[in-house]
Amino acid sequence: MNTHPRNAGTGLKPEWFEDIAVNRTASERRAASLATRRTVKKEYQAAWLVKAITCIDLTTLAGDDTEGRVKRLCAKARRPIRDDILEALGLADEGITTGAICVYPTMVPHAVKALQGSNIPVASVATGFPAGLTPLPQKLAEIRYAVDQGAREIDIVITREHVLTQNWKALFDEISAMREACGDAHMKAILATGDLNTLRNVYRASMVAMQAGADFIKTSTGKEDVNATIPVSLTMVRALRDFGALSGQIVGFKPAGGMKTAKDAMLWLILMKEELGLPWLQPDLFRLGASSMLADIERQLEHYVTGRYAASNRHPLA
Ligand SMILES: O=C[C@H](O)COP(=O)(O)O
Repeated sequence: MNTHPRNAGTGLKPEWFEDIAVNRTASERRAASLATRRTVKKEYQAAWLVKAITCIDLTTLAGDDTEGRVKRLCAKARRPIRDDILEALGLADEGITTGAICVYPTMVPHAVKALQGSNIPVASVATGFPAGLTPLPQKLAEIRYAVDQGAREIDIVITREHVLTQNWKALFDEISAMREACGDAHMKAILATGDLNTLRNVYRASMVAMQAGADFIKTSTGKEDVNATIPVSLTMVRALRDFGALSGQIVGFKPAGGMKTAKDAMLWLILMKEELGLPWLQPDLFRLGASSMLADIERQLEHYVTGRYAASNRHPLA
């Protein structure tokens, strides 16, 4: 996936985040202005939506997941846009796929099998997803299991208690151990920001995760009461930018959870472009974690091509 060096981490440096204040009102104002700053029309919008598809971690994380469901999802990842729409867009030969598939550890072998012959990576959640309250040795074993089964990306969850009690050393040590267990697999650190109470905590947890070597920071599991929001994402990308300036390391960003529409996708793409610039509009540095956003994007692309909206049951998956 990545074309640049991985984040090597920096060691724990509380001085980079302890005195930081995040102004919630200003973050909310900036978040609201993003939606109005840039309107992207017609062919540009279609191009941005195709870009969004290439950045989706197409996800299924349900208790009733089966090999059959994972196979269907993988087929959609290989061919996320219907052939006739793709042809009308002039993209038939571009090999458009989603950024990755994201599943539970026991579903990894099914996904690897279904994606054989493609270059679509399988991402696995691990470490007692979603609550992250299993003992550390079992969390690390779960990472190793998923990697052994062929996962090339691991989405870990942090222990929220370490953030809520400001125990940065415990948080750093935990994430560093997870990073080591990942080996060559890229690690996304899920902060579960809906559980962290303040934007200041979100900033601090982002910094610690990056200092511990996270290749991506990710907002949410999709299972918290509040998942990806723009003010939280803004706080995280600002931390990411500050970390880059202080360390020279490059880290990716993954909003996840509750994003369902093409409009959501556009909003997050605009956020990335405005805050971080074009390199963060590529799948090696940006992913949209979503189980049910692709259908609306495909529907909007069909509308662009035909001038009509299809019934949503014509785009039944994802
Ligand atoms: O990591 C991805 C999320 O779990 C997906 O959440 P969602 O089902 O709300 O799209």
